[in-house]
Amino acid sequence: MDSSQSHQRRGGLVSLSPSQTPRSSDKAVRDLRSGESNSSSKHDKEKGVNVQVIVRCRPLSEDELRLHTPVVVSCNEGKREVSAIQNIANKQIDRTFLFDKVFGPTSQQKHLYDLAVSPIVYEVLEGYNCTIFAYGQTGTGKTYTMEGGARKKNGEFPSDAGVIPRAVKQIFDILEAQNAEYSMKVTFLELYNEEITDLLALEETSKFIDDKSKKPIALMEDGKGGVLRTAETLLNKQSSRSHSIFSITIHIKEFTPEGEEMIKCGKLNLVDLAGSENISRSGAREGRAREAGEINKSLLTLGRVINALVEHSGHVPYRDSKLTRLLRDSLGGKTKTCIIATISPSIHCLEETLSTLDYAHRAKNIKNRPEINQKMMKSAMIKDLYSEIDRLKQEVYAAREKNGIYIPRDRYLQDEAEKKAMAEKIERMELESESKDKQIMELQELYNSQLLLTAELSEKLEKTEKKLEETENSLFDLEEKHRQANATIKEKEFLISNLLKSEKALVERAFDLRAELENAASDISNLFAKIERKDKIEDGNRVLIQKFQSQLTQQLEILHRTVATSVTRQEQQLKDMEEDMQSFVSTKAEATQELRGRVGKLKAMYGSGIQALNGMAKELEGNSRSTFGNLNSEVSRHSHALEGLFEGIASEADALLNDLQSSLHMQEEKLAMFAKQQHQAHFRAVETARSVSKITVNFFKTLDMHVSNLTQIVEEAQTVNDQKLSELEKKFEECAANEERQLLEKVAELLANSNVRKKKLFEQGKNGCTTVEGCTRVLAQPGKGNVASVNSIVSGGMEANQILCTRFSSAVSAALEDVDVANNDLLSSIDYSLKLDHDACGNINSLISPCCEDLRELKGGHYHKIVEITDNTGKCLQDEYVVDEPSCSTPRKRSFNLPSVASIEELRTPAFEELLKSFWDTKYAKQANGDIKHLAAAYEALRDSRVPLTAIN
Ligand SMILES: Nc1ncnc2c1ncn2[C@@H]1O[C@H](COP(=O)(O)OP(=O)(O)OP(=O)(O)O)[C@@H](O)[C@H]1O
Repeated sequence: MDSSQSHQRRGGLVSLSPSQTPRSSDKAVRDLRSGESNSSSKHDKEKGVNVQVIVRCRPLSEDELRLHTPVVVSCNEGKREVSAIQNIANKQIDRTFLFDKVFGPTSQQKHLYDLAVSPIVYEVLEGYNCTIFAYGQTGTGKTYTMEGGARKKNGEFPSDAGVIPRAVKQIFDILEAQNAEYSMKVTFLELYNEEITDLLALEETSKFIDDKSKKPIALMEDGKGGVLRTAETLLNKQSSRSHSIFSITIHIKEFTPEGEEMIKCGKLNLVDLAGSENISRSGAREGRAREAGEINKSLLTLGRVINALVEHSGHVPYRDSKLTRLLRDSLGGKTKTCIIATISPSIHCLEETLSTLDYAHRAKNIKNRPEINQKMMKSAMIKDLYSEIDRLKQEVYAAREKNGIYIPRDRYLQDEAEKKAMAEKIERMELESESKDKQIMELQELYNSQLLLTAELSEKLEKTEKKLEETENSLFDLEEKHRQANATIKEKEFLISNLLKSEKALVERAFDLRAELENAASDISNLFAKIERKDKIEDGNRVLIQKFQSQLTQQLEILHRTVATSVTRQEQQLKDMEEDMQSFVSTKAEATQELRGRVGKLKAMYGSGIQALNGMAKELEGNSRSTFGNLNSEVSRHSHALEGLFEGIASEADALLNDLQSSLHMQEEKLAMFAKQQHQAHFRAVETARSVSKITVNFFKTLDMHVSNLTQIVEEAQTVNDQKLSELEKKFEECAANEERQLLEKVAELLANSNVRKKKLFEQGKNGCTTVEGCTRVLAQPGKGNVASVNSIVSGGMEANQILCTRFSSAVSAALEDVDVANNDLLSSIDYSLKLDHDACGNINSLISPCCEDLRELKGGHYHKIVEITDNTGKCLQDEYVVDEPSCSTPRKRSFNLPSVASIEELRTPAFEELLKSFWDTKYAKQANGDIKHLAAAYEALRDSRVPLTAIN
């Protein structure tokens, strides 16, 4: 039915060496592909190769551009992706498809050819059968892709030439370049309404086949002397509804290594399918049911075949359409297949575009098992050809000679009908046989796979046996291990039992702990309750503190009042003390006056004693004068020495008396001075006490808190006073003792001197009598008669002297007795004075002690000032207090500093009270339990504004 045009290289079959087997111009690529195909052909055969699917999107046509038709398709050649933008219910949905290759609107024919078709041509030349389908909606560029846009001009190859001319050219180029011996057969069929038309057939022949007029096929020479046969493309009005199949079959002569000629065969089918939209709608209108149906038949069958192949269903309906019958081998057979799906970017074609993309994407899953065509021995081929020629010759001969069989037309028609029925039957049977063959093949494959499986199984069995052996060994080992493990298990069981015991114990412990925990929890809850209570107590404490604060204020006020009262009492007491001191001083002055009187008396007494002595001495003088006058009258001439002697005695007695008098005078002065000193000392003591009282008063006036200072000062004053008094007492005693001693010594000395002098005088008097005797003797010498009278005078004198001496001694002893009495009086008066002093001291003590008591009472309850630091001016810089808390059984001491606080009044400022209040409210105060030290620090911070209160907290 189809005619074919074949070409053999001029010069007939030329022998080629093996090295001259066809080589491509692009050797590397071809070698690679060849290598790939050699190594992978077996693999391809076994596992199958997917149909390669390429998508090509055409650019917008001029009309579409003019109408600004929106583009809804985008191509990413690098990622091999095509995305179609769809708007469903105002929602934009992108659908992206992945393919083996993607060519966008700007892709050129050459680019597509080089990348997608050229490798296939190489494979055809390797001996594969390859098919390229162009599938897509009408007007998307199937024909443009397969055939191209323009004609060849002046032998030049146009840039928009399609796949067919480029493939033919490439094949010729390669074979010519290789100087190969080959033959090429080309067929170009059109399938329209399930009827095949040979587009290359001569008009007469085609007339026989079909009524349609066909244009003659022109034979054109290519540039290298080969014949490129091209047909006028019969792009009729039905082109969109017809399928065209351009087939190139190439036979290439090769040599085996043994030098035997072999024929290698490859076939390339280039199929331009009808518009895919025809599947659904194209021909179904306007009474063109058959056309549409037939077109649909081929396309639908193609779709079903693809589905069957993709889904691996048992029956593939190749025979349901002529297209699928013709291209059967290209779909799921031994052929390498490529589908070029063409699409339009226009929004108007979106539905068809998506359908095409779905279809093409589905076709990607078709698997072929490409096989290189068996190379035929040249002799066998020649034989086949000869037998073909013979058959054809016989047919020609029978036709020429008309020696065939002639039968009536009806019979012929009947035979034809039978023949047709037979043919259909045969076809059915063929189909059945084909399916059977396929089943057999499948069974064979199953058998083969079973064989393989068996081999694998036996191999596995062998391995398993080996493994079994190993397993037995390992089992033995395992048994051993098992035994050991049993022992270990027993040990572990023992351990476990122990563990269980301990666990039990632990559980018990846990229970205990739990109970404890529960207790603890209850404790905690109790604690929480306590904390709550504590909070309440703290609140109460806060209230108490506030109360305490107010009480403190009251206490301070009371203290202030107490101090004020104490001060007045002190003042009163000091006044009393002063009065007492004054009375003491006056008493002392009286005592001193009395002492003075006594001393005066003593003086008078001494004076009278001395006068008595003087009188006695005068009497003695008179006596002596009378005696010695008598004696002088007697011994007038000899009495000058005696007279002088008496004068000397008188002068000495005068001097002695004068000495005694001056000594008494001095003693009197000293006593007066002593009394004065004592008075001054007492006055000073009074002054000191007064100043102390003044200081105390001032102190109490200025600083209530410094009462203790007064105590100290008073104590100091007391000590000083005591010391001074004791010193005074001591001094007084010493002075008195000294004076007394000196006085006594002086008196004793005077008396002794007086006695000595008297004795001396007496002795001298006696000696004078001797002298008188001597004088008498001297006088007697001239007048011996007077000696007796002198002697009598002298003895008279001596007797008188004796009397005088006796009288003098009695006077002296009387004087000494008087002195003793006076001394005793003096001592008693001194004792009295001392007693008065003691009484005065006692009075002072009695006056001071209540004051001290008051002070102690004052200080005992609350504050002890323990340190006071003052500056040069006496200003208080820092005080430290110790606070007794009378409420505590053991008084707790707290110390705090109140820098530069002059008085409690100064401390009790509103700011300080505010601070105090806020301080009590702070957390820190709770922690510090109201430590006044921190209070003071807080006060200091507040005052200096250096540290914020929170920092102290
Ligand atoms: N890639 C392309 N580049 C430039 N123009 C193109 C391209 N593809 C198609 N065209 C143009 O689009 C028009 C329609 O193309 P074509 O006839 O090849 O479509 P078709 O799919 O074969 O249609 P039908 O199914 O009706 O035969 C032509 O004018 C063609 O030149």
